[in-house]
Amino acid sequence: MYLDEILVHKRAVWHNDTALTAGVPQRRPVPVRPGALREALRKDTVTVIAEVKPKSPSKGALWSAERGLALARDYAAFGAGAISVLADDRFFGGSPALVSQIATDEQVTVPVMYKDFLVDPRQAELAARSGADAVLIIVRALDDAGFRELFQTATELGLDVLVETFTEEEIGRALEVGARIVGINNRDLRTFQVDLENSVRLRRLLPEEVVTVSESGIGSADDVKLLAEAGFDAILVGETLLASADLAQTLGELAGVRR
Ligand SMILES: O=P(O)(O)OC[C@@H](O)[C@@H](O)c1c[nH]c2ccccc12
Repeated sequence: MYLDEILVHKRAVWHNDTALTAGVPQRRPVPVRPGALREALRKDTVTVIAEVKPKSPSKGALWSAERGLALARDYAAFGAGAISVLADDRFFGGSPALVSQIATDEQVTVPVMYKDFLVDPRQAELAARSGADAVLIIVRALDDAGFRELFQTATELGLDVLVETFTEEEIGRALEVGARIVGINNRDLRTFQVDLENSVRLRRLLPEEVVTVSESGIGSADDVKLLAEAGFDAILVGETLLASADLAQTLGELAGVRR
């Protein structure tokens, strides 16, 4: 139960006020851009949200955090429509400071998403201070009241919210709070099993006005074509890019698929 373990840790950190906030300015240094992520995902090709993920519980080390900014610059230069940066340090090797560094960089002009396991509204405030344009909220990590509160806080701060779901029931909860960007994860965060069919199957539960993102386990242009046919606006890709020997080529292939 990896997710449960992560959540126990997150709740303890925020309960004890020991969150890692070094390197994040007290005040947001760049203007908010509400709607920036949503807009970046509605194009005539499937938009790639490229992820800076220094490590993962399933794969171990993937990329050094010190070179995270250089990677983000390459992502932006090679056709990513947005960038997701891990703010979690313990399990994924990122940090709020890493998000801040990337979100405030002048060469990174695409929207940046603060990716963490949100269990406390102060995390949304930290995301806003970091300069990010958007945050991820994982439905499965929260009860209804907590989800609603976090979604509202983030929205009031001017952040776009990518609401991550995994099941039909979670899609219902996402629509109930008024999510306008919904992700469907192909990876079960409890077992780390990946199945793209999860996205294909659940996509039709989402109405046309919702922007849709298929997340995790996407490895080839054929995968992207399958997801384009299922109706996805965007994909969230980490490992395939992090392992690529030719990032320009790999990103070019994934980002060139018409919807
Ligand atoms: O590296 P992948 O398989 O391309 O997946 C990226 C992204 O979807 C995955 O890292 C992710 C999806 N939801 C998350 C929640 C927390 C941490 C990580 C994730």
